Amino acid sequence: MDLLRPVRAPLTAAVALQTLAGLLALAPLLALSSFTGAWIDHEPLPQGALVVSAVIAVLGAAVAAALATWIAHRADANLTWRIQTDLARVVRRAPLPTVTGAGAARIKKVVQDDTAALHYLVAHTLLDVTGLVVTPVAGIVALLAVDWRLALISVVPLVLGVAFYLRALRGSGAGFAEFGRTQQQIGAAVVDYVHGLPSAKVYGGAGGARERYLAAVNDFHDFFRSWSKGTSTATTASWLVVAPGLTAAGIALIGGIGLEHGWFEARAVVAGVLLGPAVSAPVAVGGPRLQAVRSGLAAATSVRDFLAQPTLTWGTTDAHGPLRLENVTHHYDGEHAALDDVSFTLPERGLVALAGASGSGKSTVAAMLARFTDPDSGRVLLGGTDLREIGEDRLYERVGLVFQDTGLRRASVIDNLTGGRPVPREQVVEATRRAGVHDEIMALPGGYDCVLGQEADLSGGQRQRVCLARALLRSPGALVLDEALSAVDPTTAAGLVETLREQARERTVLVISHQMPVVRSADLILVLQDGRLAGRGTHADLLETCPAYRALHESSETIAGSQI
Ligand SMILES: Nc1ncnc2c1ncn2[C@@H]1O[C@H](COP(=O)(O)OP(=O)(O)OP(=O)(O)O)[C@@H](O)[C@H]1O
Repeated sequence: MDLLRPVRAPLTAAVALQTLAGLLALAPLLALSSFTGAWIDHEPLPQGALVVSAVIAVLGAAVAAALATWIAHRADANLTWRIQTDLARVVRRAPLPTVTGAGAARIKKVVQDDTAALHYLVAHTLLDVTGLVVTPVAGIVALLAVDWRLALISVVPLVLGVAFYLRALRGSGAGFAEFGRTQQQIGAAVVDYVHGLPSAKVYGGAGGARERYLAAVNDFHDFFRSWSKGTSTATTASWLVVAPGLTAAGIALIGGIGLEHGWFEARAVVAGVLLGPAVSAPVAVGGPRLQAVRSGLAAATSVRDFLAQPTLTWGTTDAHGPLRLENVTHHYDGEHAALDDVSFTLPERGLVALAGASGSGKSTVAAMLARFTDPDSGRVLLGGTDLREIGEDRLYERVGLVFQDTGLRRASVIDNLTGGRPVPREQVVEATRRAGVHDEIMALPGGYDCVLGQEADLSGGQRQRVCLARALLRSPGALVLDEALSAVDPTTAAGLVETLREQARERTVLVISHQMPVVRSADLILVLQDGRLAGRGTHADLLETCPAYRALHESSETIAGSQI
């Protein structure tokens, strides 16, 4: 497996050391067996050297096991660092739609769950499994050297334990799948229930969410009861037959009978009683370890697939000039076109509005202009240069973006505004004044040094205006605002539209908005309908020529009328 290749050598060394530890750990049992055998047979007791060797072997086993653990943990630390670094690189360079929204759940799984499963595999499970294999094999070999029949007897609990375990596992694939399904069902139902709590408090009831949550819990309870009922007998039997005390007692009983009939020597029976339990006892913990191996290997595949996904590569050139979409088609799901052969050029100056019903593709246009993802076909150009050829930093110096979901960090206001760059305070204040948020920042504890989310928090509208100030500060050639004033009150929004008009004297300002007063005030309006460009022109032109725009206008009038 490619992912584990860099740590294969240290892991091989760790497994070798763990094998040595497993072998050395049997030395005291062998020494004890030798002493007892000699004592029973009235032979001279073994020399003290045997005791010393056994003690040295025990110490050696401890040192070898400690070394193996240290090497495996070091390998794990290196591997985790490498994987996390690669994951950060891929997440940073992946097309945004694959890592936000539904994609975020996959990232959480890969970054958190899969790397944790890999950690257990590399740092713990591999050595545990080595011990589980080495001890029984060494025990059987040692017993074979003493008496092959006792070796065979000691294998019986092992075989029975494995057989019962396999029986418990029979059909477990479906069981584990159902376990996962019912757990996910509970997760989804509890999230739905908790999200609905505020409206449940106000309006009463929870729209059936509480019932769905309880039904999911009961569903899991019923499934788990019947699953565990079907497997518990076999699982308990598999643990019972390999219990060390039971194995030792069984071998002692058969050995005793054999002694009477002269089948075995007394020292062989002693060896069987001492070593037999070591042969079968590991079965009791073998199942969970094998499960951990399976999860670890599945996690490695999942991480490898994630790292292999295509990422955006950036060019190195710079470009100036108008932004243009040229025959852009884009699908998120491979079937439904979010944008379908869309072409337009934004003027280098002026306020442009992008209008359209929900789902018509407006945010996808913003994502294209910001190069959050590349089109399936067609090109996005800045001054005639494909965005794929432009350096990443260069592009974001030329194109500024403000979103509805602001993405402010848990940092001071000033750091959020400047991204940590040294920017003269006057420039910052000028930008925040233009965005109409300076006074509110000054009212925060610590003003511009106030750490957001820690010392104070901003309202949705204030956050959006801080983001607008952040974009204004960069003074880009084009400014794209995607529902960026949605949380701002109407009076402030009207003031901000004036600011945007002012900005539009020097640059393109593209406003994506559902608010018709904002759209109407634009110099140029582009209308999207089902991913296609349905019209372009001024408000008056479009009312005449574009049915999709007329429908938007009429529905906004109806809503305004119903609010009076
Ligand atoms: N990350 C995504 N994964 C899958 N489909 C998506 C994703 N983002 C958008 N879509 C789909 O693409 C189409 C266009 O979506 P887009 O967000 O661009 O529309 P919009 O006009 O901005 O909508 P709204 O006004 O509601 O924000 C819709 O059908 C939407 O469901």
